[in-house]
Amino acid sequence: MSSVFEVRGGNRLKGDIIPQGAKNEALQIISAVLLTPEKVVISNIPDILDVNLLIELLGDAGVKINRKDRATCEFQADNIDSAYLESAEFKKKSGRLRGSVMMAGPLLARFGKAYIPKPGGDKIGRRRLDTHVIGFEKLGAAFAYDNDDNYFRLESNGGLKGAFMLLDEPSVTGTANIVMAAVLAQGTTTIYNAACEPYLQQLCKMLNSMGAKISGVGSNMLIIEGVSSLKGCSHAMLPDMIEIGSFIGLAAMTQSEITIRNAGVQHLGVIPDKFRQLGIQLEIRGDDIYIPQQDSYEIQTFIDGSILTIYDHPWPGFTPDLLSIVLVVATQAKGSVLIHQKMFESRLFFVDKLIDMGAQIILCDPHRAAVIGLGRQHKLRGITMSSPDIRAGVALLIAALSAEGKSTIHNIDQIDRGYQYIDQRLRNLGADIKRV
Ligand SMILES: CC(=O)N[C@H]1[C@@H](OP(=O)(O)OP(=O)(O)OC[C@H]2O[C@@H](n3ccc(=O)[nH]c3=O)[C@H](O)[C@@H]2O)O[C@H](CO)[C@@H](O)[C@@H]1O
Ligand SMILES: C=C(OP(=O)(O)O)C(=O)O
Repeated sequence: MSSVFEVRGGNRLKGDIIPQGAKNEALQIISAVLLTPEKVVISNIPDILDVNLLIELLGDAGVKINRKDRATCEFQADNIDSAYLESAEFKKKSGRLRGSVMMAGPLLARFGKAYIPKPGGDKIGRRRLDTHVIGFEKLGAAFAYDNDDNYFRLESNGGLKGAFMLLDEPSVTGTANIVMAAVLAQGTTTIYNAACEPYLQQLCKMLNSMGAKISGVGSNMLIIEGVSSLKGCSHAMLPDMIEIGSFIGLAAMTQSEITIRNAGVQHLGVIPDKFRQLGIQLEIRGDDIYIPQQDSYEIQTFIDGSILTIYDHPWPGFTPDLLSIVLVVATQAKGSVLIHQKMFESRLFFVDKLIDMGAQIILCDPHRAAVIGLGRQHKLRGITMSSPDIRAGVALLIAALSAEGKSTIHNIDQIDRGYQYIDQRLRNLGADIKRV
């Protein structure tokens, strides 16, 4: 696959789009197949780089993979090759995505040892693993850290034992990892300050269907009674809420009429309301989201008339993964908004490209950007740019689709990491985009 998109902006798009299965759910669910020697069938799998790489890693580690079609796969982890998990190849490959870190919880629970190479994923600031490792330690695992290689070695000689833990922060992948270790520990584990994203809710639902005993699902206190083994199951992924938010932003920015089909609307939390705060009209029709064609949209103020701030917060707050999209959409709104990215310190630097395109943005510091909407007084102009991370990449793609003239976007592997067949699906809506 080539790694450049060429986009000619200005087309109004029209039609229906179906969201892919959720990337960040898939990375948890696919790691969980390591918890049982029985068959697990997973459906609505997104066909994206990160997920395909995780499936490949599991296959390399000895999991039998039977990919029935691109969206459905049967896994059976009945013969794991533990030597591979210590190999240089595993370290290298798993370092290419963040999700690989979640193989550790299941491996530790089932085989008493695990290795966590420095995980990959977006370079959007420091991304520590303390929550994961301290959680495993509380369950009775010992860890050693190889400073040269950035490598954690975990061992639980006497088996894992349930414990109470108050997490330092509600880490999404950290909570998933600890839950997957605790389901097979002896006794009861209580995880307080747990992350509770729909991804986690889905993981717990899947684990319970495998015979785990998890209560408190959807809250920040999970209580897990350990069991001695888990059985196989079938699980279907939810629609990807980050893709859905990206499509809402795309419709508004390009003045397009789009229906997002089967959006899983009861799992979207505050996402629709955040876009409404930007003045975007959207209608929930059953499980679809209809976005009418809008010539303009006006950012709301707070009740006292002060400038709106949109910031990220652990679920059920607004996900940090949609702040770049909200930011780009605000550049063509009427009014102003302060975007405050609290969690990551390097996720807003892409705004320099939007400024080059003609947007009015003041980057106040690495965490905050003030956007003064152009109100469609003039269009953004196409430029050549490079995608720094997955969500900034899509934000730039949305900007390019709304801009005057041609844009070239390099490093689109960053987009392919999380958005399935994005060029083809956007072309179906009438976008002028090609891979060159
Ligand atoms: C593969 C995957 O699922 N990746 C997601 C996951 O990453 P991941 O699980 O790696 O992210 P974490 O939830 O651990 O934390 C993300 C960052 O936010 C900081 N932090 C976290 C919680 C908190 O209350 N305060 C705080 O500042 C952490 O220090 C870290 O820098 O969750 C992130 C936060 O939703 C998302 O951006 C990623 O897309
Ligand atoms: C930051 C993200 O992904 P990852 O954690 O895989 O880098 C994301 O999905 O927005």
